[in-house]
Amino acid sequence: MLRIAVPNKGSLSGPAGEMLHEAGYQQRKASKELVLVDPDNEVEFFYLRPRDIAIYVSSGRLDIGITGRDLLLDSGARAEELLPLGFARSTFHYAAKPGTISSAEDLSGLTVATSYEGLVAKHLADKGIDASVVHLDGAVETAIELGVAQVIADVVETGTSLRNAGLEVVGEPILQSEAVVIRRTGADPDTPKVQQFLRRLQGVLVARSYVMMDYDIRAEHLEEAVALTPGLESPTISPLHDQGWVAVRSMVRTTEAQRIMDDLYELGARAILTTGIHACRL
Ligand SMILES: Nc1ncnc2c1ncn2[C@@H]1O[C@H](COP(=O)(O)OP(=O)(O)OP(=O)(O)O)[C@@H](O)[C@H]1O
Ligand SMILES: O=P(O)(O)OC[C@H]1O[C@H](OP(=O)(O)OP(=O)(O)O)[C@H](O)[C@@H]1O
Ligand SMILES: [Mg+2]
Repeated sequence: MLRIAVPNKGSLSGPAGEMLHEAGYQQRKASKELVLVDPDNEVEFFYLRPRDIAIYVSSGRLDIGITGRDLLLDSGARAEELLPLGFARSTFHYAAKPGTISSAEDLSGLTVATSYEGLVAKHLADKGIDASVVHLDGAVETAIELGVAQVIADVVETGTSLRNAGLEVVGEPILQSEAVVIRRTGADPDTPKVQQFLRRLQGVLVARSYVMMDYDIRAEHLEEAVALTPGLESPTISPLHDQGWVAVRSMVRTTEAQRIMDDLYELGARAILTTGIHACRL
């Protein structure tokens, strides 16, 4: 049985469960379930606090886990990224009252409040900045108003929380984060069960970001059309009963599909269709 750590709460939990479900795994029905065995797929899911996942995985008790890159680095655990998953995207920033600080170098002698003490302490040490760090569990934006710190370091997504607290980001981002699959540093990279798990998730990522496009085009315009829809490997070309026409089938990025359909139409393509991809293995 492959033993997998999954976030049980917070921003990572819902999207991680959805992705695993799309990849064909059973998922828990109630948010209080802590362990779920999926015998058909020979995996066991452990629903753990996102912050603890890297620690469990680094201990070797669990084979792999889903967590945030920022949480992985903050933990300092001996675990490494295998696959970025594209959700819970955020940026980690210093922030302060407007006009007080203009760069990370100005933090010297100040106090930084954060839930990511490990990450911040390392960033300050790497830059040779001598600042104090105070750990808070959450809602750190309020720490400046209440006088606990002059600066915070926190996750920023839309920036709404910072704006509402009358704060602005300071300096360059410390880190770009997203959900990632992790395993213990130095674990065997070729375990077939782990490879199969990663292929399934990669299949979900591709299915989410590509559509299948079909169209008919006169043979003399085929090369120009194929240049617009080169596909991942190479498009499938089939003859049509009507002499001089061919049918083309190719995967295109969902975000580019409408523009490509416009360009194909201009080129003389007709019966241009896109269909969603439910699942795939590349
Ligand atoms: N508003 C957000 N948008 C995108 N990602 C976020 C957001 N808030 C937190 N994250 C990401 O979620 C992970 C944090 O997990 P955590 O469970 O602490 O999330 P949370 O939503 O802050 O939960 P909690 O309710 O415990 O504060 C990190 O990887 C972080 O970058
Ligand atoms: O830029 P935004 O879109 O506003 O998102 C960022 C906010 O979201 C998270 O807070 P959360 O709701 O998890 O509360 P917490 O601070 O208590 O963790 C994070 O800690 C920021 O406060
Ligand atoms: Mg939070």
